[in-house]
Amino acid sequence: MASTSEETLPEGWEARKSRSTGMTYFLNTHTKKSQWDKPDGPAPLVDEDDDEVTPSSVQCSHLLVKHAGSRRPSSWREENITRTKEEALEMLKEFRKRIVNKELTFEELAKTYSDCSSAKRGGDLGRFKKGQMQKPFEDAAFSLKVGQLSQIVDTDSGLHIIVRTA
Ligand SMILES: O=C(O)CN(Cc1ccccc1)C(=O)c1nc(-c2ccccc2)[nH]c1C(=O)O
Repeated sequence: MASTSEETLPEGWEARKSRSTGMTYFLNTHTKKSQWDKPDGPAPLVDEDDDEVTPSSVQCSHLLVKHAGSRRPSSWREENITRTKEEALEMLKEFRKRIVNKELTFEELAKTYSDCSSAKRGGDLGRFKKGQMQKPFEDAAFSLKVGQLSQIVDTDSGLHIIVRTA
């Protein structure tokens, strides 16, 4: 007997759970590519993005929310950051929702709430190549199309949302 989640998924898809955020994502069992959005049709046998080359560098902005487990739990906003990782996750989920709903811009939220020194630039990090950022951050940044907003990313610095700007 298939589980409920499998019954509601079209052919070729599997529901998986993100280790860092506990959020559900969907794996195309044919192309091994994963996506956050629930599929509404059978999994493609080939990946139409295959011909998109990976850029040598990207420009991104990010909003970092640090927590008590961050490698350096301190920032321009707060000398001693004591919030839990769960509280940081809930904050970022709310920020992401407001950006998606266009209630506030990424830049406005990053300027006010990001625990990174880039907050003063609306979160802008400039261009960077592979090998310069923490791996989870790099993987997320290089998987984004220009203008796309990441899901929540977990690094030693804290939790982030990232937007690719160029
Ligand atoms: O992780 C650490 O031990 C300390 N860091 C690294 C750091 C500290 C100052 C400036 C840039 C990076 C941070 O916590 C940190 N990481 C970032 C960061 C992480 C990923 C991508 C971009 C920036 N920003 C900060 C910051 O304070 O401003």
